[in-house]
Amino acid sequence: MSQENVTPDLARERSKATFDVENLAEFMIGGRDRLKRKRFLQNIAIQDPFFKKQKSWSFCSVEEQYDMGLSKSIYIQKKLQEMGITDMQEAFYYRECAAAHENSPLGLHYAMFLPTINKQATPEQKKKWLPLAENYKMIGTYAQTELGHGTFIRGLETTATYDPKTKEFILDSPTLTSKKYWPGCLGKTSNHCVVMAQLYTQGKSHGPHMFMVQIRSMEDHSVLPGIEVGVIGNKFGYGTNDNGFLSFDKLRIPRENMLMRYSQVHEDGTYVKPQNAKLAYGSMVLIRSSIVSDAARGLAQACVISIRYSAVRRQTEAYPGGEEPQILDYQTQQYRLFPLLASAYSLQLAGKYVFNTYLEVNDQIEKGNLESMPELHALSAGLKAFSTYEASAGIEVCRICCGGHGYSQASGLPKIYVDVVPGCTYEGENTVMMLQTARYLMKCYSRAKQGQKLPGFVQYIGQNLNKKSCMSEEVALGCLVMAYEHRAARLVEAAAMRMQSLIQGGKKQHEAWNGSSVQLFWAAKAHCHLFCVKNFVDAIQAKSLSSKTVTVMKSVCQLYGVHGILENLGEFMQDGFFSGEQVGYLQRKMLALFENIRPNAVALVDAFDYPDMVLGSCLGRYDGQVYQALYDYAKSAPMNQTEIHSTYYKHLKPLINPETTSDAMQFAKL
Ligand SMILES: CCC/C=C/C(=O)SCCNC(=O)CCNC(=O)[C@H](O)C(C)(C)COP(=O)([O-])OP(=O)([O-])OC[C@H]1O[C@@H](n2cnc3c(N)ncnc32)[C@H](O)[C@@H]1OP(=O)([O-])[O-]
Ligand SMILES: Cc1cc2nc3c(=O)[nH]c(=O)nc-3n(C[C@H](O)[C@H](O)[C@H](O)COP(=O)(O)OP(=O)(O)OC[C@H]3O[C@@H](n4cnc5c(N)ncnc54)[C@H](O)[C@@H]3O)c2cc1C
Repeated sequence: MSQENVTPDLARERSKATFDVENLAEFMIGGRDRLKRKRFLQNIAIQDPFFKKQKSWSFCSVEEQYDMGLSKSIYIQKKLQEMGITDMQEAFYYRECAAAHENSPLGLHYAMFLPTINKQATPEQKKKWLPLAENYKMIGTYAQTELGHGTFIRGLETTATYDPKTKEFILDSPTLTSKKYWPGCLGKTSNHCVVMAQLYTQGKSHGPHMFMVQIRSMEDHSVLPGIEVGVIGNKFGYGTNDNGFLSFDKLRIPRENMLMRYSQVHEDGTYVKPQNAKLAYGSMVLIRSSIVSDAARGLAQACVISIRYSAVRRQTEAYPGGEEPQILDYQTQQYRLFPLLASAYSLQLAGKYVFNTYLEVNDQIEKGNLESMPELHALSAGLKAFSTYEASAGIEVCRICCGGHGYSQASGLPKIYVDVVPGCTYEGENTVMMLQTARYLMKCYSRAKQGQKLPGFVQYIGQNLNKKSCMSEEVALGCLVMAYEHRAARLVEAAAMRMQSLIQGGKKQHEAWNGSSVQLFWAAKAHCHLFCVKNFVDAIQAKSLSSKTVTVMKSVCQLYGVHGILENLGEFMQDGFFSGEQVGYLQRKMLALFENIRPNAVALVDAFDYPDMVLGSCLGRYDGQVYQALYDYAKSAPMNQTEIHSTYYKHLKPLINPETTSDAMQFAKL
């Protein structure tokens, strides 16, 4: 990044760093070559006049955002083709820079439609659809959620009834609540979609299955007969994406359009069930596994913005007549921002782990070995929920830490927030996902009680709970991990005990589940938190990190662990695991860690290696020239392009001069 024009405050911050930023940046991305390649690809976007001439996203109406989103996405796609980039990670680096936090109207096509064909279609189906989809003749999405049901997939109402006479499925939306509602890129962009519908054949229902459905003409994009489709209207964010509704009026599609890799309907209507019904949920598991990194990136970017800004912003003389300190020197600012910085590192590392696990398990599934599916489901569902919640709440804190300017779109923070926060809902509502993880933990608990060996990341379950913490003034990483293990093990047991006592008291299984669900949620959250702490501790043992970097990252990791305990103290203290004295160690350690991290705070956010174009923020600029940038942003606002705004003639003039009238005044007289 260019050192030109960097403000003295930021230049001094960088010169104080005690570790090599490049060493940490290489580690976080996975090596020097990858970092170089990322920078190369992102520089292409940064230099490209096409992106430079785009109007600021924040000054666009929703329709303009969609228009801009589509034109950018198509341009990006063509550029990727021109550059011969097929690797998903490389394409991501380029896209991340070219259209940062602008949810692409083609996003569902490459994130869900293509992967679903790849994973759920037969070789013949792939041969037919993939060339068309890869070349954007077929543009598709994933249409599962309905007006009435999102979470409960088995409750979906869209039907696909097989007619052996014509060898067709009849797709139908029998009720208002059966209309598909929310799928991205559906309202105006897609001409196809994978539709999740209840399969009926030979008079029997077989649950939700996937069907390839053409909804628009590939010649002129007109909506095909038997289909009603449109956008769902404005949302909290996602202006670039045409999330849509869709319904079918007894639409007939060929039998071959059922995605038949795992389950089949023969010509005569005979149903062949899959090896495991949950294989049909594979696309959701893929996306959940990648959302953890998405959320972590959003939080990391918010930390870059708020920490750089806090190093530039000065406020309130420390003593009468004294210099105004950088707001980053206020302990309360550090208390809000440094734990989030630590959390951003932890979640990025967790994101890497879960995605690699997805790839490994997926490899096994491809070979027909489904043994690890439950673990992957529990890990990806829980971490998706934990990470999106932590990141969304954290981004909002970062925004508030920027004072008034944080509220401006110029800060870039609102755009990041509205892009990350729907991750709490899509691909499985967070509480529901936590409860899926809890379901797995309950099974593990009963297996542990029967003396069975558990897989690696749940081996702590069922451990002896009559222990005391080994925590001393020094706050060793090992003692932190032990504390998180104890808390998770205790909460898993408490949830299991509660379930058991409700059942023994005469409640039915589902009543006992609901009556224990708050405790089950706590247990799952504690489990995910433990995972993040332990994974962080393990990750910083990497050989590629220099000793100076390890020293700094050890402090960051300690802060992550210590802060998490202090924020959830009741759960760690309820059974007397920690003494009051030990809590004192932790409190003092947290404050000491703030001082420890302070000289490296800017270097630590630099190591995330986000160019200004990704941040899209006047406050988070690498050069720290925030005031000029804010002023330029204000000057560029469309409302500043005329001296007198048209509303003066419509409304103000008649108010100031009552001889003239306006619509509003007329209305008031009535
Ligand atoms: C880019 C953004 C675009 C957004 C796109 C979208 O949002 S698209 C829309 C996204 N929409 C959503 O994400 C909707 C969220 N909803 C769901 O995913 C499901 O309805 C559910 C998981 C909540 C329940 O499912 P259910 O009622 O069918 O199941 P059940 O509770 O009866 O449990 C039966 C057993 O199955 C197990 N099992 C479940 N899933 C998996 C799996 N993937 N793998 C392996 N296993 C799995 C479960 O643990 C249990 O095991 P046990 O204990 O018996 O051994
Ligand atoms: C931006 C965005 C993009 C989306 N894109 C797509 C897409 O491309 N394709 C698609 O098919 N869908 C998409 N969706 C829909 C999304 O997947 C669903 O909204 C999501 O799965 C949640 O389902 P729901 O809306 O039915 O929530 P609900 O299930 O109605 O949740 C409402 C509340 O009820 C609670 N609740 C529900 N069930 C339980 C339970 N069993 N136990 C305890 N509490 C429960 C939840 O915790 C929540 O608090 C998108 C949604 C958004 C916001």
